[in-house]
Amino acid sequence: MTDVFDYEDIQLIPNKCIVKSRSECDTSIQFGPRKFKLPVVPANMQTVMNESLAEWFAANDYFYIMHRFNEAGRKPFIKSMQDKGLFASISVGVKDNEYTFIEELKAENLIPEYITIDIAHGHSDQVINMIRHIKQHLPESFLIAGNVGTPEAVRELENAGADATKVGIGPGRVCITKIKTGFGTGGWQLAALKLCSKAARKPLIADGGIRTHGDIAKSIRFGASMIMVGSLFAAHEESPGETIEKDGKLYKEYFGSASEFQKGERKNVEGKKMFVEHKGSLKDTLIEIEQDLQSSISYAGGKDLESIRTVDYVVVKNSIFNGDMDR
Ligand SMILES: NC(=O)C1=CN([C@@H]2O[C@H](COP(=O)(O)OP(=O)(O)OC[C@H]3O[C@@H](n4cnc5c(N)ncnc54)[C@H](OP(=O)(O)O)[C@@H]3O)[C@@H](O)[C@H]2O)C=CC1
Ligand SMILES: Nc1nc2c(ncn2[C@@H]2O[C@H](COP(=O)(O)O)[C@@H](O)[C@H]2O)c(=O)[nH]1
Repeated sequence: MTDVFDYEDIQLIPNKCIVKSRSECDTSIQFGPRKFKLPVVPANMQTVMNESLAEWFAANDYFYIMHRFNEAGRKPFIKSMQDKGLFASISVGVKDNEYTFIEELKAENLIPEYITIDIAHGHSDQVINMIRHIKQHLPESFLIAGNVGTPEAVRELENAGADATKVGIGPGRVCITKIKTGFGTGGWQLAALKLCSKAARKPLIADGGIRTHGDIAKSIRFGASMIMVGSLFAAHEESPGETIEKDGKLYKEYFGSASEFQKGERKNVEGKKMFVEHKGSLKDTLIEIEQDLQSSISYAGGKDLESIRTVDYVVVKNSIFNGDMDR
């Protein structure tokens, strides 16, 4: 049995600062074939990402992953992004029609730079078969597979050909997997990431449970190359989703990809819907994340993200605050 802890249980220990200004600290990351300004990617969910945001993210050197819930829109999306000289990053599932979709992309020479296999339980033959199929037909695409929560799963998906794996089963803000099934990494996501990073030979994406900007630095410390963020990116001016007004305040909807709202039926529901207070401009949040991460790097005693990976830490069980207290 491993040590069990989560984001709120950990504090990173500062090292001597070597920069004169936090602006000297470089938050960029090479992820697959491209370099991005931040090691952070919005969740591939319908209330977090859409086509116009994808275009803005790509044009401004941020990583994005388009969701897979407008199946017919994916080919035109790839074409339109690439016609504009931007990278295409799409999601796929594992059902039979997705095999045909991959073959059609190859036949039509529509090669996305990034493909993400987006499944709740990624440690499965269905995902392994899809990894092999994609690698056979679109070997140039950088392939992310998930989600998983164990080192064995990371190893198997990497061995099948995944270029990166996504870690996180059930830690998400609108996730009810833990309650409905009793399984997952909810409540110990950071420890699960640490375990997975021992097995990983390729990049890991930490997915779910990020409640504060400091959690991004903690994810990097425990092995993530990229961090997927849902609720923190939802409910901005630019975010997709319905806006409502209540008691003079604006809120925007954020719902799970396995919620009844997404599925249109009450079958295998493992997600819920909530309204999140309107947060203003997403661009301002991205700038704040960059500044906070620059500050993290300076506390780590370095000039780039690598310096965070080796800092010491302490386990301060429940002594900061529980990020989910406002649920
Ligand atoms: N990260 C997380 O913690 C979670 C994320 N999600 C998100 O919700 C969306 C829907 O996910 P998902 O339901 O996987 O996608 P799909 O509904 O596309 O299911 C994918 C395939 O896997 C099968 N499947 C799904 N779950 C299991 C399981 N536990 N055991 C065996 N087979 C399974 C499905 O069949 P069948 O439906 O017939 O079982 C289907 O054939 C995705 O975007 C996913 O990322 C959902 C839950 C957890
Ligand atoms: N169990 C479920 N997990 C879901 C669902 N929809 C999305 N997700 C996962 O959550 C993260 C985002 O987490 P957050 O804490 O940053 O809000 C997302 O990337 C998915 O992995 C769902 O319906 N059920």
